[in-house]
Amino acid sequence: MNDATPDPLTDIRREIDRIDEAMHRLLMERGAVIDRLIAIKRTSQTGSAFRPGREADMMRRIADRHEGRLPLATAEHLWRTIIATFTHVQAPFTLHVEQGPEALAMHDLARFHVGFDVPLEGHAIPGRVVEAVRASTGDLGLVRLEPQPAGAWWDALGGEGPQVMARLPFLPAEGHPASTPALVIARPLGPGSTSEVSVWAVHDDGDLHLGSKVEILAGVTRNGVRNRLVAVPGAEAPAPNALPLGGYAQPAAAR
Ligand SMILES: O=C(O)C(=O)C[C@]1(C(=O)O)C=C[C@@H](O)C=C1
Repeated sequence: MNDATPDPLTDIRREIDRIDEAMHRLLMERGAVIDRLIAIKRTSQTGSAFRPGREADMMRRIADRHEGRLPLATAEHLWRTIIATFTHVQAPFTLHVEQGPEALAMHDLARFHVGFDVPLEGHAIPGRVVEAVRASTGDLGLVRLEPQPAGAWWDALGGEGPQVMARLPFLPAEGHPASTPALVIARPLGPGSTSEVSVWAVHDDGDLHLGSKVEILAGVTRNGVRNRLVAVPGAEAPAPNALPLGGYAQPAAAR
């Protein structure tokens, strides 16, 4: 090939460089916009910049427009990393991760969602995650959704303390690289943080029938008392004695 012959590979690489530069410049521009957001959001009031409802809208839009060769999970991971990094830029936080029997999968789940700028702290049991979030100003927690755990860790949620804020995976798909079911917990995030699905603790002696819309996330029975962590669309209590423990945006249907 002499100098006059166009080289298609060079042309394509030039195109890739143009796209990479545009993406990098846009990310830097995003950083400048976040600087303006910090000034108006007053995150210092709650200690956390995390807004799970907003993130759910953003992830849904990514999933809706996604097409082509790039796997959706890669786009999801890139944006989760961008969003978590900018959350951390606004107000530094640690992600407390339950690392019991599925420690490696939980570590993957955490890194998939927050990248590497957010520090992780591992805890052997879910109760320790809840304690660590309670003792912090704006830390988040990640607890694996085990249907029959050793103890009712959710008893420590609710009130002014940590609550359920998000459910993972949010964009489930066959072969997804971070598909361990888990709940994200945080201390209350202030007004305006409504959720599509509410989460409750329901105690009964074994014969309470919950409606068909109620999903049992986990349950423990001790001394004849059944203690179930349940989720229900909307905000209405699933049973008269149900205790509110937060809520989350409805994850997408599996692709
Ligand atoms: O929209 C906000 O409130 C933001 O703080 C911005 C942003 C983002 O980077 O897009 C970061 C954190 C929130 O969880 C949601 C979104």
